[in-house]
Amino acid sequence: MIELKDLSYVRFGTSNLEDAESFATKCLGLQVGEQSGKALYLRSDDRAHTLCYFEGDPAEQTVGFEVEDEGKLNTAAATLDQLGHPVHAGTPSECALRKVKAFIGFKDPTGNHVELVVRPERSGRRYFASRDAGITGFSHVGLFTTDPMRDERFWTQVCNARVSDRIGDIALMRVNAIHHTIALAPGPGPGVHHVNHQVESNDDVLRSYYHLSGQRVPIVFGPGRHPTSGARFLYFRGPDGMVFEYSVGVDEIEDEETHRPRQFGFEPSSLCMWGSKRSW
Ligand SMILES: O=C/C=C/C(C(=O)O)=C(/O)C(=O)O
Ligand SMILES: [Fe+2]
Repeated sequence: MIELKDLSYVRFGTSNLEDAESFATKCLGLQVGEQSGKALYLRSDDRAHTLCYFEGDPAEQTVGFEVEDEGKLNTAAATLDQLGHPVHAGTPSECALRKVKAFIGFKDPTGNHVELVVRPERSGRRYFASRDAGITGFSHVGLFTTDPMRDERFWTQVCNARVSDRIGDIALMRVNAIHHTIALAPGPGPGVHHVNHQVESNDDVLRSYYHLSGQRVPIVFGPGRHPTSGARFLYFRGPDGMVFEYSVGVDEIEDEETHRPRQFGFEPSSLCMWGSKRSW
């Protein structure tokens, strides 16, 4: 079984790095860790980066997960290979671009580009952004799925994800105590559905609602509250149409042994308990 420890990063191609930087710093509230020619490394916590924009096709979207060590990485490569997922071992220059010791790349059954990484670089400096959005960390990603049940099996049987809750057949899955690190979302093909950062308080969610509205950032869902994780949320659109989410108060699963996923109906009240309607 492939043991995912944590979410490490997302990497997005973009045709306009300047716009991406402006959004990431002035709207989203990330800190530029490094800008090196064709790539922009953005920080949201103690790590050297958790989001990288690079000059390229916006359809190039990758999610990186941390695994324990190189031994586990090699075992994961063998498992994936055996199951028929072609595996690419990161070259030294590709590792340098990702600020990791080693990584492998592969596609999940929908075709989402996933990387497993070892020893992602931390920064000696604390995260300090010029816009105070109240971000406390990079928390989860939504991944498109063309077959929710097949992909749930991949993430929970080949990898160590556990289902915390389901909305219809859509699984919210955890890899540690946090309610979910991976959310599957039905779609016509692969891609990142949304990127979540946690913020400190309800005030931060509402402050951002007004701030982003003032910056003419399209708000696509919220402010609202998810009945699943209990989190208060706001979703908005960034560069190349990518959706970002702030949320606060996401549940932790207290008892791994006894937790049973709850089943919610596939209907609006399962997405927001306050009545906010999703417009994407
Ligand atoms: O639409 C359902 C979303 C659920 C949650 C949650 O329970 O927190 C998410 O964050 C999400 O998948 O975006
Ligand atoms: Fe989310």
